[in-house]
Amino acid sequence: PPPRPEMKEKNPWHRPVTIIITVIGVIAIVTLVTVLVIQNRTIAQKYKYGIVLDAGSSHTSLYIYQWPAEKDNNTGRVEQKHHCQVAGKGISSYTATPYKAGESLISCLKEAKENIPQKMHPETPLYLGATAGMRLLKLENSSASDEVFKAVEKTLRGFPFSYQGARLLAGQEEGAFGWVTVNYLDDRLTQGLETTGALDLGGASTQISFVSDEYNGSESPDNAVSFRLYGYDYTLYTHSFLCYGKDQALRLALAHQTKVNSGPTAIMDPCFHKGYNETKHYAAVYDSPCVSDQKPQIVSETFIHLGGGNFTQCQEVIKSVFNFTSCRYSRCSFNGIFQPPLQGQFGAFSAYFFVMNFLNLTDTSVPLKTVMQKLSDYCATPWTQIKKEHDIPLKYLAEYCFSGTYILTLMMEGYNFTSETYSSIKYIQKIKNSDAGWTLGYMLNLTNMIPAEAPDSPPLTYTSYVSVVTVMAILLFVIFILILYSLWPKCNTEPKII
Ligand SMILES: Nc1ccn([C@@H]2O[C@H](COP(=O)(O)OP(=O)(O)OP(=O)(O)O)[C@@H](O)[C@H]2O)c(=O)n1
Repeated sequence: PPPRPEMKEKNPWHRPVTIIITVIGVIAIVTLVTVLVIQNRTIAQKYKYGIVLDAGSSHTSLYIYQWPAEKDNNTGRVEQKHHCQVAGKGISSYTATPYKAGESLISCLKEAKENIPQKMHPETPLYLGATAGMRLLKLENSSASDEVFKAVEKTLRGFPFSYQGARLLAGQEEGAFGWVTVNYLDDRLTQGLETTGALDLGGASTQISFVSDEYNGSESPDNAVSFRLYGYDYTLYTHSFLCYGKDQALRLALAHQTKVNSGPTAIMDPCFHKGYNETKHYAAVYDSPCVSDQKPQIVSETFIHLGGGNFTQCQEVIKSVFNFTSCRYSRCSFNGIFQPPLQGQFGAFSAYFFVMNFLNLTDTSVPLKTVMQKLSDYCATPWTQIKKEHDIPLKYLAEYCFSGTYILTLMMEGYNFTSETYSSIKYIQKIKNSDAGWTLGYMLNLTNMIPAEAPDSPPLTYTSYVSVVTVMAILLFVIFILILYSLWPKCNTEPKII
């Protein structure tokens, strides 16, 4: 039989025009999505930087923060990029040679230069904030404190950053900015969530800051700091106790034990381990405005500091450095300072963390009674055994029994935490890789990076935005092809046998 003609009409999808349209469509979608992704990525990768130096009583730390360039003055997360610990003591210890206070900062500032792209140096703000060590120095010798500030200023101005000043922070600022840092890093401020209180223990001062429904600032207004952040109003209670950082508190405790009997030649200190035996100078203990007025008529120049290793007696010594009797407000913490009822969760950082972490006591879900028992056992451990078990400088090692006992006494007797509310405290060092402390809150405030009102944010996240545009582009393309198919003259006719 003669060869049969073709049975079917050629598949319309194989027509060159359809193929070209499909290819163009696919290219268009791929181009659209690529442009969307690349356009946004390149911008997001640029960062801005800020540097804050925390000139504390015991040491100075330099922090570099970074944030996406497009998102400052917005909710963009500022994070810690680098931390440098300045070698040596705090700047307040350089009174005899103030220029050395400036020189001590050089190596960390050089590190900062290496960690921030060179072209960003001139627009990187540089701040230095000094805390309780310099507060004490100012009280003791105001011109010496001016000299130290001049010296550090000279060094800071010698670097290519945008120097914004070196100043003494007030205790309220230190407390309030620590609270801002913790709540900013925990993302509580943008959403107006219940905030976390901040407990900061330094070497020379200690801060407590929290929001209480029962505090509006009318009673003891000096303790109130008001903020409007991301559209939410806060009245924060904050107080900084000068001389109640752990190093000055140790002086208070030693003064309490040595001020009697015109300066004894030896004291048995229950806050140090049995077998501890060090000769110390009276001058070194009383060389601080926190205790100088208690100085006894000293007969001997030195005294022998012996350890008794008794937690309960140590608690008694520490309690004696607080004044619980006078209070002219409705309620007080100690030393006649007003404190509203404690409320919510608390983050305890700086020395709270260092000490409790060393003692393996950071877990606050453990009952307080157990924590105290463990600390009591630690204090009762002989000094020879403690020295064998730990490889850290003896000066620091000797003080952990005192410091742990001080922390628990300050919290329970001073701030009125109870065995029930103890578990609302979390010992923290970092939140999402940034150290807890006042520095981040200070920079956020000075760079106006926390807006008073909630910023207008795009309704979709970046990922949802790319996904929606991609899906829509594909959908439109399919609809277009379907319309094309239905309009094509022969496409919608059944293939016929010719
Ligand atoms: N790894 C560390 C670091 C510090 N410390 C001690 O913790 C205390 C406080 O440290 P910090 O928070 O850095 O306080 P400063 O900023 O120095 O003091 P202040 O804020 O009171 O000026 C000091 O006694 C310090 O010796 C510690 O025990 N272990």
